[in-house]
Amino acid sequence: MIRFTTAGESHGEGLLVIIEGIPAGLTINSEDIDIELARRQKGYGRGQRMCIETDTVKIFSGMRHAVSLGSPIAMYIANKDFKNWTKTMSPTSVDSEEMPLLKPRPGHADLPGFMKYGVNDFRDILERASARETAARVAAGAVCKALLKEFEISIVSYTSQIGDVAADISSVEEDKIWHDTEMSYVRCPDAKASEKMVQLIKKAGEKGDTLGGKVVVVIKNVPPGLGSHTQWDLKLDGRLAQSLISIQAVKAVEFGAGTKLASLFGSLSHDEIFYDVTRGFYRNTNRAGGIEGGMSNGEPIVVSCTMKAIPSLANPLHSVNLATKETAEAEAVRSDVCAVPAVGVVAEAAVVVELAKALKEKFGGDSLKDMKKNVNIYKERIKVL
Ligand SMILES: Cc1cc2nc3c(=O)[nH]c(=O)nc-3n(C[C@H](O)[C@H](O)[C@H](O)COP(=O)(O)O)c2cc1C
Ligand SMILES: C=C(O[C@@H]1CC(C(=O)O)=C[C@@H](OP(=O)(O)O)[C@H]1O)C(=O)O
Repeated sequence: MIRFTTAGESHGEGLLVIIEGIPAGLTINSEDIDIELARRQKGYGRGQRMCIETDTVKIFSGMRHAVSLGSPIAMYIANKDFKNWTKTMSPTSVDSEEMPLLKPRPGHADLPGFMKYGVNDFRDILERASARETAARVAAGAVCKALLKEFEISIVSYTSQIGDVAADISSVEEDKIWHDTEMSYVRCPDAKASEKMVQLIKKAGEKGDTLGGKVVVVIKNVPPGLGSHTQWDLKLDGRLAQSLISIQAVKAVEFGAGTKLASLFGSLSHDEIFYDVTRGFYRNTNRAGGIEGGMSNGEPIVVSCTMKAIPSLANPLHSVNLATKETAEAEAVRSDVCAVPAVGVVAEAAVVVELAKALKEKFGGDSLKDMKKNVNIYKERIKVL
């Protein structure tokens, strides 16, 4: 089974990720992982921290000469900012003169974590709750991307909304969406909307406020039959939703037409089925977003994620001092104004890990060669259906 786990605090020494179950024989270039890490750091609206970090990966197990061995792949991403936090974040020294954080930010993990763990300083909570951890997820995702590429499965994401500015991608050439580098620095392929998004983020920052929005992830060439209808926790949509909604600040996940389906008649909700000798089964619409009955149906998987506005506001919200119980303004800490463009990259990682997992479940194989053989046999079988 493909699975991964991460470790590391936001201002600690660095992040660790171990991914298991990647078949042997897969070429993985660490430069490709670094490209993904750099993509996650970009985007208008990010705070000062992104000027400090230049994320790069150090692979220290599971590979030999840039090829996977089938054993756990362990990776490390250093926190450059650690040098500014050595005392505060020392894992061993008890010598700290830091003032405890006691004025919880509504929307962050501060208050529930403070109550749950009985800590005296909610830094003990925020350090791990922080979305710094998503760098580790992106590294794991980059490994799975390399695997999916072997099966010609491709993935892209873009920003579809920031605040009340929504993109209109109906007039954007498909190529532009698939060439991430051509997107603006809010990672939105609609040039007009991008400009408005930038202005909105700028305005929010000036007011000490923050913003959220929406990203869309599209995955092409997924073989039909990944995931299963037979058990609740095997359903592909459920599995993707769990991995996406676990991304910090993601509050909703929609497949295909998503929440719009609530208001549509059945005649306009589903994707009618056609058959052609060369194409096989196909659809002219994709309201289901490529998943029916918890299984991929061969159409592109289209999933969108809604991110709430960042909880740390420079113009802080009402809160309570946890020590005195007196009214207080929430802690105003260094923060992003908007991180929606980054969430697109993190969401890609979440999706590819889950798809790689489902692909390996269906086709097995300890080595890439065996897996490819099995995929080819399956593809031949469904071709003659
Ligand atoms: C890429 C990314 C960057 C983020 N940056 C910040 C930030 O700078 N400040 C902040 O308060 N929250 C930030 N968040 C959101 C918090 O991590 C998140 O709201 C918090 O962990 C609580 O989790 P929840 O919103 O899922 O309930 C960021 C989230 C992501 C995905
Ligand atoms: C470090 C990252 O994001 C961080 C996520 C985050 C939060 O509360 O989630 C708070 C900010 O951290 P800091 O307080 O150090 O500025 C972001 O910069 C990153 O994405 O690599």
